[in-house]
Amino acid sequence: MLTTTISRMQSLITPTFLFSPLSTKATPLASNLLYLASKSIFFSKTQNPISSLPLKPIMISVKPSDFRIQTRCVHSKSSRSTSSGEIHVIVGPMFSGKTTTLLRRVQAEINDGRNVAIIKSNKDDRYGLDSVVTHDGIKLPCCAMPNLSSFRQKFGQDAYDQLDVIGIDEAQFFEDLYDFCHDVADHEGKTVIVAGLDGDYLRRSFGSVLDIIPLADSVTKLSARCEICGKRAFFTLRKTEETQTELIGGADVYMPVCRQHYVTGQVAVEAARMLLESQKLQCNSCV
Ligand SMILES: Nc1ncnc2c1ncn2[C@@H]1O[C@H](COP(=O)(O)OP(=O)(O)O)[C@@H](O)[C@H]1O
Ligand SMILES: Cc1cn([C@H]2C[C@H](O)[C@@H](COP(=O)(O)O)O2)c(=O)[nH]c1=O
Ligand SMILES: [Zn+2]
Repeated sequence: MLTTTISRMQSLITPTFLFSPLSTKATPLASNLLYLASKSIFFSKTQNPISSLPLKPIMISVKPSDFRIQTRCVHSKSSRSTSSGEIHVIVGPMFSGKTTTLLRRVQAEINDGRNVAIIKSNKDDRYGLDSVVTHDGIKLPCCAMPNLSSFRQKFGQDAYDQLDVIGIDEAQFFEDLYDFCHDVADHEGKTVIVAGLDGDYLRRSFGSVLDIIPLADSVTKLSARCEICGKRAFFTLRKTEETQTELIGGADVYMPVCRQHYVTGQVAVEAARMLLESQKLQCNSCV
């Protein structure tokens, strides 16, 4: 069942799903497909519930000559004009299911007939830039952006105006998160669903994620399983000696841990780091 779901989800970003129901044939240009995958991320209501994804990007029409796109949502029950915006924040350590939860909520919005787009930071290129991917391999098309303020222009004003819901993954990497959420929810009446790390590997506030909590309608803090003892894990331990705040990586670099194993783990990593440093110093003095 899971394998079927994942393989169905994976087929989402293959060219077959990027063919336009409005045009009689698909564009043969790979560049068009890439453009579509990263630029025109509308989803329609699907017949299937979340348990049997996929979501289906719809109504994308490409003119290969000028790369312009038209988007239309047949199922749209847009409520932008009648309702105010909302902000929902999903936080937790790595591997706690933030992206999974974001995709589930996006699916629920689609089932409700709303137009949705997903944005992620282009800093996280682990799985390519045209999809949001969970640690379980479930993925959906997205726009990868250096910042949020340029999303409207990249997406296209007309398409942007039709959006009811914007999902943001890896929110800790967006410096303009606060202003974007503020504008979109307060002034444009859209719903923003934000997923990101509340803390970095040293448990310091990460980016602007905590700053938007006073703006939020709801905040969900998720936990993972401690990789050492299996208890609930609220923290992310970095297993390597690198000290920069931003360091893209997965299970090769990070592990979710409980409080006890965060503390003991940090001591071990710090000891290893000091040992490495002293060995480097010895090496340098030999030369
Ligand atoms: N140490 C781990 N390494 C790889 N995958 C993990 C690990 N721990 C949990 N997972 C899987 O990752 C899933 C959560 O993935 P995801 O939604 O991408 O989390 P997040 O966005 O919070 O990092 C869990 O349901 C679990 O199956
Ligand atoms: C703790 C921590 C994480 N990161 C990076 C590592 C990953 O690329 C992302 C988090 O991904 P996920 O969807 O939450 O699994 O952030 C970092 O740069 N610095 C850190 O301290
Ligand atoms: Zn533990």
